[in-house]
Amino acid sequence: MMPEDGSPGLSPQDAAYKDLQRYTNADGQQIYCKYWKPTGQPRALVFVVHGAGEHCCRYDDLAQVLVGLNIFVFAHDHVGHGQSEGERMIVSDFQIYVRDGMQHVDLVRKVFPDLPMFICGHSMGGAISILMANERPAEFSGVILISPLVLPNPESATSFKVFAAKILNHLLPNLSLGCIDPNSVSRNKQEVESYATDPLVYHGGMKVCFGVQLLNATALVEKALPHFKLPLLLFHGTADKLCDIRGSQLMMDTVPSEDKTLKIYDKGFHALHKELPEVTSSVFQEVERWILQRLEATGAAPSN
Ligand SMILES: O=C1N[C@]2(CO1)C[C@H](C(=O)N1CCC(COc3ccc(F)cc3Cl)CC1)C2
Repeated sequence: MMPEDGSPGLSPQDAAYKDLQRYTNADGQQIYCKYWKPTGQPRALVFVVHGAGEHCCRYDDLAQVLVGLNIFVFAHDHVGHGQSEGERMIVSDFQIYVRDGMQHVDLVRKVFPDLPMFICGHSMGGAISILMANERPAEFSGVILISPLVLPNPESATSFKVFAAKILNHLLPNLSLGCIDPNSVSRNKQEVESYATDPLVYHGGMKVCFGVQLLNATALVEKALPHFKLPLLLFHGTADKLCDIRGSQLMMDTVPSEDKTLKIYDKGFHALHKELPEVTSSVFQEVERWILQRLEATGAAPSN
């Protein structure tokens, strides 16, 4: 029962929001936040943007690597995900994820007004990152995308299925399009197991209305690519069955950024940051090197 004074209530996991790090979005929903703070004075900021159905606590390993570089890492659970409020994996307009992302960026900017900020998005979080970077290019020093959603998977989005989804959205918006197969997330069996048993991950079917929002997102992203000028680091696996590698190739070929890198992992599945050890350690190493190079270039304080 919501308290009379309208103070924030309980998370989907029945934790009291007053005890959690959170902010209230423009629709009055509690958004769960997570911060990974370096011991010393931070030299840069990284905003991590998670993908569909998952949550920001899955980025602890990546965040620890960045904290090791004296970088302040921040993230939140998108509305309808993890410990944030909202119906599970449903959003009335994809732009809500972008709006809530910018609100969090503005909150952190108030604390660290002068630090360079990078954004790092995975999968659907990659689409959100591209749209945020295009909305406020001056805010970011660079964008890192791990298997971003740029083009829908050709099987799940044939032109007939796209047409059918748009019609179905008006008739049966809550019809399930099927679940994300945990085995398509990674070749690393421990990571597949941890995804499949994670209570904060949504394991239900993807609703037609959500699929339509994802299709809207890919259309917005494709329109944004010709205007994307920020430094870009892209990763994609050749065996990715959830987000088409051709989307990263299209981005690499289309964006006018002068500083753009695409690293392809042969036989890599979708979550390259949770893949076989040699893949994930390579991804973390590349992220580290890429950020440090760009911090030296901007003359940000050297790590001590
Ligand atoms: O570690 C991780 N990675 C995760 C899970 O856990 C994968 C998930 C994630 O964001 N996507 C994977 C699925 C994909 C489906 O795409 C569609 C489906 C129907 C449709 F009609 C149009 C589209 Cl575009 C969207 C992007 C995040």
